[in-house]
Amino acid sequence: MGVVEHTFFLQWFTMNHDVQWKFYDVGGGTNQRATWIPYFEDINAIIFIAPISAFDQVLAEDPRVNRLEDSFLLWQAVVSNRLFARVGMILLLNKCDLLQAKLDAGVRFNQHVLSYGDRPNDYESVSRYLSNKFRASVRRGDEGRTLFTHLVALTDTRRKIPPTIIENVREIVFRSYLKDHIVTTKLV
Ligand SMILES: Nc1nc2c(ncn2[C@@H]2O[C@H](COP(=O)(O)OP(=O)(O)OP(=O)(O)O)[C@@H](O)[C@H]2O)c(=O)[nH]1
Repeated sequence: MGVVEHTFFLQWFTMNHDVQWKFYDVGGGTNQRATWIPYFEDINAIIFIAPISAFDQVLAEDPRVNRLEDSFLLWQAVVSNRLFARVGMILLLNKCDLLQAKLDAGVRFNQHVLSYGDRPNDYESVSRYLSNKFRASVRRGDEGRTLFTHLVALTDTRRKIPPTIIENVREIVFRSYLKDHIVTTKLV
């Protein structure tokens, strides 16, 4: 609920001093989304967290809407928004532990996601399918954009949260810095 701001001081590549990083954690609920706009100005990266175990659940605020479908449509809206044309994306496909548990317990993914068809109902196949589906939205819109994707279980302390997420943000900021500051000289 609401927006929470986090400030960190992290090293910037080989510099000897730390730089300030600001993260804004915006609430994902449908009634929260209108509050995001002021936080979208001048951002470098978006970390988008999609709960992929929610394929058989509906939104608390609207029981007619499937939760995974809602996340997917929101992701499509974010990646196709021209405001974010130069913003790097880190996509965290979260709650993999719960996805695996549901599939292992025999919940059929294709009964909720019809486009999945006759593919196997196991974690590897379902997570690969979802990863490709989410990534394909970006490819159609903007081939030059930086996109990192991770399958994660953010609250499961037995699984490691990829330390690469911070590295991904650093790389996105660095690439956008290079784009802004490198002048290409054309020889005539
Ligand atoms: N098992 C499991 N539970 C998770 C995972 N990630 C989040 N949760 C749980 O899911 C619930 C919702 O987590 P939040 O972090 O509040 O979700 P949120 O996306 O920030 O919620 P909004 O701010 O409303 O979008 C909490 O009970 C978390 O502990 C995960 O990877 N695995």
